Amino acid sequence: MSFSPDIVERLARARADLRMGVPIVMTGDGTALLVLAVETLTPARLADTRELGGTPALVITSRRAETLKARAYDGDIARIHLPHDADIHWLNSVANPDDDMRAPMKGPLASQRDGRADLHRTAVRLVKSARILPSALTLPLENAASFALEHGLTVLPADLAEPHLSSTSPLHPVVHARLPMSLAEAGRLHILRPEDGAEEHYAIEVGRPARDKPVLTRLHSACFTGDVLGSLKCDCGPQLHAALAQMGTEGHGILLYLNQEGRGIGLANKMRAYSLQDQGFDTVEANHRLGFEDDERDFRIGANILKEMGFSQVRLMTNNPRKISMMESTGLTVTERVPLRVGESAHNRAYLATKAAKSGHLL
Ligand SMILES: Nc1nc2c(ncn2[C@@H]2O[C@H](COP(=O)(O)OP(=O)(O)OP(=O)(O)O)[C@@H](O)[C@H]2O)c(=O)[nH]1
Ligand SMILES: [Zn+2]
Repeated sequence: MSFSPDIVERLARARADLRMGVPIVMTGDGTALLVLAVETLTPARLADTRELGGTPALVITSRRAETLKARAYDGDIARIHLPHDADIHWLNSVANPDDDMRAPMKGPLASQRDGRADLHRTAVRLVKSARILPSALTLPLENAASFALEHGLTVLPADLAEPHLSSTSPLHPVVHARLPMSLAEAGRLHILRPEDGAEEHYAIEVGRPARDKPVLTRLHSACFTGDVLGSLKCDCGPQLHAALAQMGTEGHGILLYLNQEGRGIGLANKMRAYSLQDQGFDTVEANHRLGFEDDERDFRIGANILKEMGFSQVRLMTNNPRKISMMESTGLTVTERVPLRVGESAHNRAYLATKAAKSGHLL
């Protein structure tokens, strides 16, 4: 029978559960963990987790641990013993840098290494992939299968889930239709849907570019604040419009609008980063304080869409050398880099300087 969800579908469920605050059960290495996302944890669920007995561990990324000066590293994660008197506010203050400046000390953060590092690592990676704060409360479980059944919880075998956390889900065309735009009248919008239940991505085809020639291409990452609201803090809106305008003038092009808001951390986390930037941290420092890497985007998505549409050579509109190297590593040929320097303002001068200094952008 094909009714049961497969591992990719279970992963999608697990992400949705964690975003809502519902715990999941993760199995592996002959053991099992109850996993709760700190951002969506409620006092009732924290109390019930304690009631189960055993030793809960708070798992954060090593980026967040560096900020907290918590010496509890195991490679890219850190595991912290949950103090007996720790309440929901304490857990939040470890996960969320919001009040780091006001209250930098969270008390002594004791390490808790109990041999489940691989499961803990998968747990925090899963929470991160749900675009919430990358921090998980975990508790070893006995009789995990019956516990999950009793409480209706999603069970996720970590070893099966792990490869899907680092791979790109196949995308399939859903529909396309004509869309005349002020900057590029001969437009057509294609919707692409991934198999893993994550966000859809869009391809805007201008004209009918030849599939056997280099196509003028823009890989644009969603920026609600810049693209829609005209934010002056970044250069995204002007880049989007300049790319479409050039495609309109040349008569052909492909603009991929990838729903990777905030370099892949989601809009809520990007706003947390903006709040930290108002405290004086730059883009990269703000991401690290939240527990993220500099850039969490997966550019392979863009390459896959281009191949799916039949292209193999691109003239890429970007200032980001990582986009070029990624395209080439997936077998697409970048015949030319078309610089896209627009939208500099007094508000984004520091942002652009950080892009050049820390992210290697060619500005
Ligand atoms: N995390 C985070 N993301 C940001 C910030 N400002 C803009 N973004 C996001 O950054 C993405 C755009 O990336 P950029 O680094 O501006 O440019 P790029 O795509 O790497 O390079 P170009 O092709 O040259 O534009 C969008 O998803 C924005 O939402 C910020 O301060 N923090
Ligand atoms: Zn932006």
